[in-house]
Order: sequence, then structure tokens, then C-alpha cells
Amino acid sequence: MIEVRGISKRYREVTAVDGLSFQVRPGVVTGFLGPNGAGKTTTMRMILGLDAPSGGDALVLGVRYATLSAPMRAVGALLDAGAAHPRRTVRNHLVCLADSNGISRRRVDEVLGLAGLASVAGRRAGTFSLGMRQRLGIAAALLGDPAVLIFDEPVNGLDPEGILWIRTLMRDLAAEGRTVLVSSHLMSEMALTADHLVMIGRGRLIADTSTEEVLRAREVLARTPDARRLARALTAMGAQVRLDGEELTVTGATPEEVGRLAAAEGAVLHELTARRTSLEDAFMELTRADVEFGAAR
Ligand SMILES: Nc1ncnc2c1ncn2[C@@H]1O[C@H](COP(=O)(O)OP(=O)(O)OP(=O)(O)O)[C@@H](O)[C@H]1O
Repeated sequence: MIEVRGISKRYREVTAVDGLSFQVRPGVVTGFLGPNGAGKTTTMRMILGLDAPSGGDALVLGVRYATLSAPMRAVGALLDAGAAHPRRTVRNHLVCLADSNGISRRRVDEVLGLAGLASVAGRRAGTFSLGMRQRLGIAAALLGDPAVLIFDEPVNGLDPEGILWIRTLMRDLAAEGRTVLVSSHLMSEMALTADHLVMIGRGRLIADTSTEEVLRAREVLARTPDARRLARALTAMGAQVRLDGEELTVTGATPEEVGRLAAAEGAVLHELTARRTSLEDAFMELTRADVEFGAAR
């Protein structure tokens, strides 16, 4: 469990995070979304005790990160994929981290396997592609078998296979009962990976809700030769209807309600479709006022 409580971070002229509060629960993948400069990295750094908040605080497993006695065993984080020494081999990098945190070398082999790096364990980290560096960063995060995992933009620059691997890994880690917080601005990816979404803009909370709720259909499309009759009945029920020949686009009514009303009116339906919104659209709608560096639309 992660608890962010009224946290703020002010730099000289910039308020990067502004009184932000949310909780990240175990057992689900929580996506942390926001436009560039929204304050995602700063928030994650404050959770991990790397930046001091100007106000408020963040708790991991009920305490501040700085007071954890064995932080790597409690929290694993991927903030900067380039963090390994380029001349050190992959295994050596992980062994150094393990030794300085009282973690067994057997666990190093386990995480090499988990991250798909066993066959390249003797290679120097500096020769790695971005995708392999991400895998190494994730192997390091998993080293302490932590209950809480924090990943900042883990799929940045990855190919489809790498993206699928990360998605599956996140979901598996959550299914094991861990707390997983993952930031991204790849909306379609988050729609597939995250069960819950925390959206921020200009350092403030915009939405804290299930992915399902954000993506829930907002429009229903109905096609019927009795379009005018159905449109009248729907409007009388309080729904908004756009009529285009035989086609009705309905907001403010569920597909079940439209179907029931059509049956009651004797309107023959040729099509009834719930139009799910995309996460991109939902996000743009929610953050329209908060796009700091957005192009003029
Ligand atoms: N050390 C710093 N000094 C001054 N300003 C900073 C510092 N770190 C971050 N900022 C500013 O704080 C704001 C939030 O930055 P942050 O990196 O947390 O956003 P983000 O949501 O992670 O963005 P991105 O998606 O682009 O990575 C930005 O306006 C950024 O320029």
C-alpha cells in the first residue's frame, strides 16, 4: 500500500506537485497518468524519499520510505533505466546491489531468469540496448522480492515484444498481491495494463478511478427504420439523441435502456452498439485545462 497525503513540491518558480492525495492498493496495477510535466516523476521521487516534499507526506507500507529498515525488500523501483555502471557486467551489477542489501546471490540468478537476462549475465551493461537496460532496471527492482513496486515509464522505447513482456510482468506481480504503481503517457498501453488509474495535471489530482469506469461507454449507437419514434421516446426519457437517417447516437442512456425502450415502442433494431471511449479521448477530455505545453487546439 502507498499513501500519498496532501503532498506538494515547489521549485523556485514551478509548483511541480500541488496538494496531491491518493492511495495505491495491493493486488491491482495502478496506472499513474498525466501530460508531460504533470508531476509524475516528482511524486514518485517523493514517495521514494529521493526528493523532500514542500508539504504533506507519502507513506509506503504505513511508514515514510526513509524510515524503512530494509528498503529494497519493501519497495522496488525503476526510475532511470540507465542507472547501471556501463563497464560492470549485468551479474556484477546485481550482485553488488544484493550484497549491499543483505540479499542472497541465489536471488540474483532468480531475477536474471525473471527478467530474461540469464543468457547475457556476463555482458557489460554499457553494451545493452534500451530494452535490455529496462529489463536490467526491472531485475534490480525485483531483487528484494518487494511488496511494493514503482515503475516510471517502464515501456518507453520498447518494441512490441518488450511492451508485452512488461505488461504481463506487471499483471503477474499484482496478481501475487503486490502493490504496483506504473507511470506512463502511453494511454492505450495503460488501458491494457492498469486496473485502476490515478490521473494528474499540473500537480493536481484529476481522476482516481477504475480503468473500466474511465473507458465506460458514453454513447450508444442504434440503427432502426423506426428511428424518429425511438428518438422521441428516448428524449422523453431524458436522454440526448442525435438523429441521422436510420441512425441514432444516444447519450444519457445505457444500451439496456435503449434496447428495452425499442422493444416497448415496437421499434425493430438493426444495430445496437455501446461506443466505448478510448483512454486517449477520456484523458484529453479530463486534462484539457491542464495540458501545460499542449499545442493550441
Ligand atoms: N529539479 C527541478 N527543478 C526545477 N523544476 C523541476 C525539477 N524537477 C521537475 N521540475 C518541474 O516540475 C514539473 C513536473 O515535472 P515531472 O518530471 O515530475 O513531470 P512528469 O509528469 O514526470 O513529466 P514527464 O511525463 O514529461 O516525465 C515540471 O514543470 C518540471 O519542469
